[in-house]
Amino acid sequence: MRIDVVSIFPTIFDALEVSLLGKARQSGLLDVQVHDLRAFTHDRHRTVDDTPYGGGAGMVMKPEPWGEALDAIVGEADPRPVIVFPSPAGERFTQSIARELSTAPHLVFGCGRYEGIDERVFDYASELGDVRLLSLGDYVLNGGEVAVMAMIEAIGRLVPGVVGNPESLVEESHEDGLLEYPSFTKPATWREREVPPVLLSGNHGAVARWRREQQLERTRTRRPDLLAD
Ligand SMILES: COC(=O)c1ccnc(N)c1
Repeated sequence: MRIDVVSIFPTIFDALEVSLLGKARQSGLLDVQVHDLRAFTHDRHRTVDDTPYGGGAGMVMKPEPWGEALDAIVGEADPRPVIVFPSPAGERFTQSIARELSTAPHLVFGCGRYEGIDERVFDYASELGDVRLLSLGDYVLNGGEVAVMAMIEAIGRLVPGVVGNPESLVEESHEDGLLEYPSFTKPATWREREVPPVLLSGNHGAVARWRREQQLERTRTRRPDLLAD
């Protein structure tokens, strides 16, 4: 999978070199290229923003640098990429969207800053790829970079070969629409707190039933919305 990221703070993505995704990049499973939006400006101050038409506080990201950046990244020969713009005004990013995007051959992420990106950029981008505005939740960040880091990790770890044991991806929160069950490891008693006896019983059927009950109970109490669908 090829991943391109456009940002005015490209060094933030140096963090992707650490852990699993770093190994996946070295092994060629993930080809991640980060681009500085200012490389697509042509004035002395490398300007990427300007005041909003219609007035209002803050600054809006200019369309020209974005147009040139997207043109440079999405070559003619490209398979049509998915172009993701993280936004609090986007559809909710979920595990099922992460799984869907983990099968895309080419993802492009555009990190907005300031009060956002000129709306015409999203329209132009839809000529080059399938545009998705995606939100991590109902809150606002200063920029899209942290959201893109989270999305790349959530998507990248689902790419076959990135996570050593694919079995470990199956019983995770949200994979089956429920929250995951609680986990325990040695010692059996810790600070007078014991591991649930069923987990020490060796009765695999009873363990599976207990875990399912725990998933349902946790989801009922913490995320009843997941059961409403
Ligand atoms: C600038 O981007 C954001 O503020 C943002 C992006 C994705 N999800 C959010 N909840 C916020």
